[in-house]
Amino acid sequence: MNGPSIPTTPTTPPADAVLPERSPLAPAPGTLIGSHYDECFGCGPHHPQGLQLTAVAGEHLDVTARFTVKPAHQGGPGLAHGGVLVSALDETLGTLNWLLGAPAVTGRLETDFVRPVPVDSVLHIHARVTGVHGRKVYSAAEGRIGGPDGPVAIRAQALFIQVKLEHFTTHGRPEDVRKILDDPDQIKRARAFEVNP
Ligand SMILES: CCCCCCCCCCCCCC(=O)SCCNC(=O)CCNC(=O)[C@H](O)C(C)(C)COP(=O)(O)OP(=O)(O)OC[C@H]1O[C@@H](n2cnc3c(N)ncnc32)[C@H](O)[C@@H]1OP(=O)(O)O
Repeated sequence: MNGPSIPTTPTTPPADAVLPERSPLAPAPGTLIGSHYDECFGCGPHHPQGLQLTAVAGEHLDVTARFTVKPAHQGGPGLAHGGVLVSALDETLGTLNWLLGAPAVTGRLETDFVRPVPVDSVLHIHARVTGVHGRKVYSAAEGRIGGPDGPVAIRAQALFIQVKLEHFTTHGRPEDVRKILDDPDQIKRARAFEVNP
């Protein structure tokens, strides 16, 4: 009798997925991709307990990002909480959608924790789009410690689903949505709703 079959993971792009060109709106390679929303736990620069993650656009459909693990991010003593590391990869993978020029939210995120990450470490993350199929964006990321070429500490594969602006205005807490819609800074307004804060 054969053993149990191993299902193809839903984060693996199907054979007819494509790798599109970068969007004309994509930030130039080497450019810092700014925070999409000041209050974002992942990238908001003033969020006191947030990750304050910074990401830079790559040459292709890829980004690099850095996240410094702070004492507020501990799980075990002196070690990063696994869920916080997942958040850092989720945020970086989400940033890939700037390169495609279409808002998207995480549908599925699969993670392998390969080695523990001490507080004060810098997690060097590289993420890339692995395929696009209709509204589905497939991507993968890895986070290394000790430098951009250091050992891999965490890996992830994800499936993002492209959504319309209404996704955010319909589901967000009304006072937060209103605050952004009333912000006179149009750029801030547009960016906040391009992703799910
Ligand atoms: C301009 C760009 C800006 C970018 C800025 C980046 C900044 C970075 C910030 C990032 C911050 C970090 C990012 C965050 O943290 S985003 C926050 C976390 N994510 C969410 O809150 C999303 C919650 N979920 C939903 O809203 C809906 O379920 C969505 C919108 C995802 C789909 O509901 P919708 O009604 O719209 O679509 P559908 O149900 O017809 O599905 C469509 C297709 O997708 C397939 N499917 C769906 N779900 C899954 C699943 N779980 N596994 C496998 N497959 C799944 C489904 O089978 C179907 O396939 P097919 O039948 O077509 O083959």
